[in-house]
Amino acid sequence: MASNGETTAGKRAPQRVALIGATGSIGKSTVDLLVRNPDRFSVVSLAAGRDHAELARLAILLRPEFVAIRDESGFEPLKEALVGTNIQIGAGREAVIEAATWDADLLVSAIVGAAGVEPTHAALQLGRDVALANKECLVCAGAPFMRAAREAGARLLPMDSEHNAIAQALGGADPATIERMIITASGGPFRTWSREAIEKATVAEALNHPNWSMGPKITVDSATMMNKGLELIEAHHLFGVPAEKLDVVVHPQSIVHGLVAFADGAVTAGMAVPDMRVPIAHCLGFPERLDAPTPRLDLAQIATLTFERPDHERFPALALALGALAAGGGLPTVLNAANEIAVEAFLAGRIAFGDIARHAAEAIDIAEKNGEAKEPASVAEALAIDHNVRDRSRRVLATSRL
Ligand SMILES: NC(=O)C1=CN([C@@H]2O[C@H](COP(=O)(O)OP(=O)(O)OC[C@H]3O[C@@H](n4cnc5c(N)ncnc54)[C@H](OP(=O)(O)O)[C@@H]3O)[C@@H](O)[C@H]2O)C=CC1
Ligand SMILES: CC(=O)[C@@H](O)[C@H](O)COP(=O)(O)O
Ligand SMILES: [Mn+2]
Repeated sequence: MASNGETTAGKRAPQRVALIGATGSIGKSTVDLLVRNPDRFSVVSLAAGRDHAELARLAILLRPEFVAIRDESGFEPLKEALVGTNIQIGAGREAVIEAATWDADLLVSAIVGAAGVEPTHAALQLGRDVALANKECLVCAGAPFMRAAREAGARLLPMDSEHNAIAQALGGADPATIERMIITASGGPFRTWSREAIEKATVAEALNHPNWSMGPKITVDSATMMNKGLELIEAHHLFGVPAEKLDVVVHPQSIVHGLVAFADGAVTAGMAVPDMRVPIAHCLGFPERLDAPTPRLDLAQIATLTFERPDHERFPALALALGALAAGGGLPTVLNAANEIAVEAFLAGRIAFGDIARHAAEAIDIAEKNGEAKEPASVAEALAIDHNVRDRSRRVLATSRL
């Protein structure tokens, strides 16, 4: 193959793509774009958590070389579904890492939660380019994670919509030279609700996001606005911008996703309809542009774009995340782990909506008192803090009953 990716016959070889979190919301949107561009992409590996039936369907559609299922009980049904193919199959934690590090040009990292840290980090260490949807990687292990990418010469392409918009709005400018970086928040389903009503919101109400169709964990994070807090921490690490230069503005239409303000007063913004296939297409095509079948933005039809300041009283999770970002050290790791377990408990009907932020605040207090919140020096140290907090949160919330 020639150095520009073209074969000696002049035709460009398909880009080899590994996709972890294939059965989820980002995974399916990614697959939608990949199957529309069969000459451009070849899917070489897939990984998922538990949904062996959907993983098998995707494997038959995409014909990867390797598929991995985290839940070991999914191995036999997956094997049965793929009889007659030459697709290799693995199950368990190591198999997911194998899928992430499979020989590929690009890894799309779309597992939800800190479960994505190990496989994504393993790929970065090999110098693999990574399109990063999973924001928890950077909240749990930001500094060592970014260091691994730098040291291995791996490129991190931001797939989260706000960060992708900002990467585009930067237009090649050095983030160190900018005045402010602003991410927008839809405000979620409870943007106009009273604090008392938010406190008692049901699972169905929290899952009713006004603009985006996403997996359950991030949808609940949007409702608490923890998602925006996690995204500020994500932006801090991705772009190397200090907390004081980062801001959130509530924008209920989710058309403007991220903005960059420069020293001369100019502001550039990344805009698009709220459809994740826009940032996914940007990452897959980069540095070129893919044709994506997304609805086009028609500003005259939308007519009104509005902006508000976030309300930290009604959305204490945002204030909590801002505090963790400012304090640094291991606090973002603690916050992320406690939030994941609290969201799990809320979705299982064991705690109230208002308990999510309360539990995360308590976890931070305990970690500070116990001296457990020191800066993780490595991804392994970050994961040790994560596991410790997770275990404690599970114990604390196990006995909760509404
Ligand atoms: N959805 C969106 O629009 C956006 C999502 N993101 C981020 O992208 C990530 C994915 O979100 P989303 O697609 O909504 O989430 P989903 O819940 O829809 O999908 C999660 C995926 O992760 C897999 N998974 C879960 N646990 C494991 C594990 N231990 N090992 C391997 N695979 C696992 C699931 O597999 P299975 O279903 O088979 O169990 C599924 O494929 C999150 O970090 C989210 O914050 C960022 C911006 C927008
Ligand atoms: C699509 C995406 O990037 C999500 O993170 C989205 O931003 C969630 O919506 P909120 O703005 O309500 O958190
Ligand atoms: Mn986002």
